Formats: sequence, structure tokens, C-alpha cells
Amino acid sequence: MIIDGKEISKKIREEVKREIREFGYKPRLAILMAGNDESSKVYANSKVKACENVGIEAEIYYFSESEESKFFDTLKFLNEDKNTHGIMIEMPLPKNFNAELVYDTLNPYKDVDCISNYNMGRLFAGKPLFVPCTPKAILHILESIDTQFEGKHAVVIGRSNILGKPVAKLLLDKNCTVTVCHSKTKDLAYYTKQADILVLAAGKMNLVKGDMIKEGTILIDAGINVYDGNIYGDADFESVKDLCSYVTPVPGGVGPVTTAMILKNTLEAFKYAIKST
Ligand SMILES: NC(=O)C1=CN([C@@H]2O[C@H](COP(=O)(O)OP(=O)(O)OC[C@H]3O[C@@H](n4cnc5c(N)ncnc54)[C@H](OP(=O)(O)O)[C@@H]3O)[C@@H](O)[C@H]2O)C=CC1
Ligand SMILES: Nc1nc(=O)c2c([nH]1)NC[C@@H]1CN(c3ccc(C(=O)N[C@@H](CCC(=O)O)C(=O)O)cc3)C=[N+]21
Repeated sequence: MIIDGKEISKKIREEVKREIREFGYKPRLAILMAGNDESSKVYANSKVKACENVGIEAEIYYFSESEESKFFDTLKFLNEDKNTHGIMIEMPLPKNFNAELVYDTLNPYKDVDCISNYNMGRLFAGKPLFVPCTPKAILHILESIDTQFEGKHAVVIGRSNILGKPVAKLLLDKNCTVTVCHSKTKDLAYYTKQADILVLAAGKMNLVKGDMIKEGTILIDAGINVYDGNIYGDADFESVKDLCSYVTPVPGGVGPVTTAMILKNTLEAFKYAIKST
């Protein structure tokens, strides 16, 4: 069955919208965007639209590659700004930016995508302030199809701090047996063939094909690859789709649910702010 990420996203957005309506004023999300990546700009604009549709005020702050100090000044201002509840920093940052300093500077209570070192620590200690948006989306999708996690073999391809690692940790919390593969993994197919749940988060088109998976697997494809003006996941969708019990398409799978989770986390940041006043 092909999972409809747009439908799942719609439900989350409606819930967030309903909850926001009950508050007297609007949550505010600041999106910091450094560098000149055109596709990131498109995503940032679509996030603003999604925010506005549920009653979240959103503003994008643009910085060129030569504006690192202005970027940090803005970040420090937003960290303290009472009117800003969530801060989302678009990744990747330009190479010349001190990313480590960003992870140490961002106010953890506003860190809606869980990129700060403090929040990464809390996440892995099992007491997260925020669960990062894409991993949260992936777990939500799995829960929405009533996945039985316990004792299942989950294979995650990718080990980035923002995606692969937290997904693996969340699946471990669900009592899956988890294998994490990466670019140095030998014989990827050996692992993918064993997967009851397979999560793709590598950013490599056609990385997984039909002959690399077992029948009945649940395949969640978080990859986003742009080719010839179209977007594709990490799986060769045509060759895997009939073998999987469930599969997410790209577009229309993990992406829209991720956007919904940004809204949900912004609402959570708003609640932290209310609690602390
Ligand atoms: N749908 C959504 O909402 C989102 C989608 N994405 C997409 O997910 C993908 C991954 O993103 P992100 O984690 O940020 O990317 P990174 O580039 O940070 O990480 C990619 C990971 O995949 C591994 N990898 C790369 N090539 C291979 C290979 N041939 N075989 C096995 N493993 C491989 C890398 O291994 P190693 O560690 O050894 O280098 C690395 O761990 C991208 O396509 C990105 O666009 C990202 C965020 C949100
Ligand atoms: N701190 C941080 N967190 C992120 O989560 C993050 C990031 N930085 N930098 C960029 C990547 C990319 N990303 C996407 C989100 C939604 C869609 C999405 O909604 N895609 C639509 C398709 C859109 C289209 O057609 O172009 C879909 O898959 O259906 C895609 C990609 C989040 N990212």
C-alpha cells in the first residue's frame, strides 16, 4: 500500500490549527537561511505558507555566505526575543559558518528541529525537549499504519545527526532491533534484505531496488534527490512498490509530514514559552 503523506500531514495541521485558535495570540517561528541554495529557499517559502495556514507567524531571515557575524547577532537576538517562540535553522549551513557554535548558541527551548548539542544530548538520554521534525514524521507515519515494532528488525540507511541517528534511536525506544548502515557499509543488500522496517535517509537516488528487499517490508523513504527538475527518493519506487506492505512515495510521503511536524514543534515551543512566564 502506498502511504499518503499529504493526508497524514493534513490531520496534524488541522489539530495544530485548532489548538492555536484557543490561545490568545500567535506563535512565531523564525527561519534562518544562510547561503544561496535555491531549493532550500523554495522549502523555506513553503514552510512560511504552511505556518500561516495554521495561524503561526513565520519570518525568513536571509544571510549571504559573508554574513556570519550578522547571522550570530540575529540568532542571539531571537534567542532572547519574547515574541519569537521557535527558531529553525536551515541545513546545511555554508561551509565557512561555524556550525558547532550554532549548535552551542541556539536557545534549546526554541530549537524546534532539535539541532543544538543540548537537545541532542537530551534526545539520546530519553528526555527530549523536541524530537527533530523528519524523524518525528517517520515515527508518526509508522504509528499511523499501526506498525508492530517490538522485536522487528529495523534497518536505517544514513547516520546524520538530523535524520539517521535520531531515527535509529527512536526505533530502538520502540524495541526494534536496529541496524544503521552508512557509506562505508559493505554489502548494503545483505542488511536491507533482512529489514522488516527499512528507512532510507542517504540522499542517493536509486540506492535501493526491488531485488534488495524482502516481500512485505515497510519502506519509509526520506531521501530527497532532484534530477531533471523532478524529485525522487532513495528507492527505485517502481521496482519496490509492489513488494512492500507499505511504502512512502516521493513526493507526497515523508516531506509533507515533516512540514506538519515543524508546525507541531513550534506549537510546543510556544507552550514552553507560556509555561516560563
Ligand atoms: N523528507 C524530508 O523532510 C527530509 C529529507 N531529507 C533528505 O534525506 C537525505 C539525507 O539527509 P541528511 O541526513 O541531512 O544527509 P547527510 O548527507 O547528512 O547524510 C547522509 C547519510 O547517508 C549515508 N550515505 C550516503 N551515501 C550512502 C550510500 N551509498 N550507502 C549507504 N549510506 C550512504 C552517509 O554515510 P556517511 O555517514 O558514511 O557519510 C550519511 O550518513 C537527503 O536526501 C535529504 O535531502 C533531509 C531532511 C528532511
Ligand atoms: N534544520 C533542517 N531541518 C530539515 O528538516 C531540513 C533542513 N534543515 N534543510 C532542508 C531539508 C529538506 N527538507 C524537506 C522538507 C519538506 C519537503 C517536502 O515537503 N517535499 C515535498 C515535495 C516538494 C516539491 O515538490 O518540491 C514532498 O516530498 O512531497 C522536502 C524537504 C527539510 N529539511
